[in-house]
Amino acid sequence: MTTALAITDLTKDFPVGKRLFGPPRGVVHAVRPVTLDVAEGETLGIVGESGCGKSTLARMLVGLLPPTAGTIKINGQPLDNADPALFGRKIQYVFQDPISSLNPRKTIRQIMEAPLRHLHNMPAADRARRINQIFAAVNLREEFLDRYPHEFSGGQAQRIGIARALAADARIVILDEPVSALDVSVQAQVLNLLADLKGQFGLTYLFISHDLAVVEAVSDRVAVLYFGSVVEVGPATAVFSQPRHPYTKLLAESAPVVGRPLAAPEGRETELPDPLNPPTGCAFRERCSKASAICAQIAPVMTEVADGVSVACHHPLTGPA
Ligand SMILES: Nc1ncnc2c1ncn2[C@@H]1O[C@H](COP(=O)(O)OP(=O)(O)OP(=O)(O)O)[C@@H](O)[C@H]1O
Repeated sequence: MTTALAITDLTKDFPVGKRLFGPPRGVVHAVRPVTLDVAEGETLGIVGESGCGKSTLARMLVGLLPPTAGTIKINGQPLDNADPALFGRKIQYVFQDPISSLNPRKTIRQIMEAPLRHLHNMPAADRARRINQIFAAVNLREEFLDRYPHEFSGGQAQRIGIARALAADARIVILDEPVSALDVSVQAQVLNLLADLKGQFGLTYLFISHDLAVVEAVSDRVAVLYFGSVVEVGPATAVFSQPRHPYTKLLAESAPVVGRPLAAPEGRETELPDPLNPPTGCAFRERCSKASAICAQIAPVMTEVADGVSVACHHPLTGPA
C-alpha cells in the first residue's frame, strides 16, 4: 500500500479578540494535532458536526491556511506553504457551494484554463485538448465552455467545479461537502460521477461531510473528528456498524432517519465545548454517558482496539451498535 497523503500532527490555532497592542484575548484550537494517512486510491471520509474543524483541516491541506504546526506530505514529499503552486499541482479542492466558488466574471473556459496555464505552463493547443477531454469525462457539453457560472444549475456547476479540480492534474482531491448543497436527485448523479472519475484518473479522495449516510456510501475508511481531534478511525463498515467511540455512536444515532425525530439523547449536552474554555481531559466527557474520573484528568490518545480501528477513549464501546 502506497501512502498518497501523510498528515502528521497538523495543528491550527486561531488567536481571537486581537488587540492593537498586547496579546490576543484567547486562542481557538480549531485543529489539535491530527495525524492521518490516506492510501493511494483510497477514499477517506471525514465526519463530525459543525465546528469540529473539518473545513480548517481541509483548508490547510490545500494551502489556503498555513498550519500552526505539523506536516503534510504527498507521496513522501513535504508541502511547503512558501510554494502554493506545489499544493495546486498535487492536491485540489472541490467546494461545497459550486456556483459561488466559480468566478462569476470568467467563462468556464477561462476558469478551466487557469490551472493549466499557471500550474503547468501548458501551450494553448494542449490546453484546449485537455479541457475538452476533462469536460467529456464530467459529462458536460463542449458548448458550455463559453458560458458563465450563473447560467448553470447546482449540479452542472458542481461538475464544473470537479472539472476545474481535475484540470490541475492533481491526484488527490479534497471534496468538502461536495453534494450537500444539491438536490437529493442530483446528489446521486454527482456521487456516481465522482466514483467513475476516481477510477478513470487514478484519484485519492478525502471526502468531508456531516452526512453520515453519504460518507458511509462512498468511503473506504472514515475518520471521526470531534472538537479538532480525530477520535475514531477505521474501515467505514466497521466504524458505522460498530462504533467504538461514544461520540461516533451519538453521531450515528442522531443522523436523520425517515420517521425518527432529529434529537440528541435525553439529558445530554448537545453542544461542542466552548473553544475558548475547553474542558480538561477528554473533550467529549460532558456529553458522554461513559465518562468517569479519569476522563476529566487525562486526554485519551488514539489506540488500536480492533483490526484497523483506533479510538481515543478511556472506555471504548465493545458491544454491537
Ligand atoms: N478564522 C477563524 N478565526 C477564529 N476561529 C475560527 C476561524 N475559523 C474557524 N474557527 C473556529 O475553529 C473551529 C473549527 O471550525 P471549522 O469551520 O473548521 O469547523 P467545521 O467542522 O468545518 O464546521 P462547519 O461544518 O460549520 O463548516 C470552530 O470553533 C470555529 O469557530
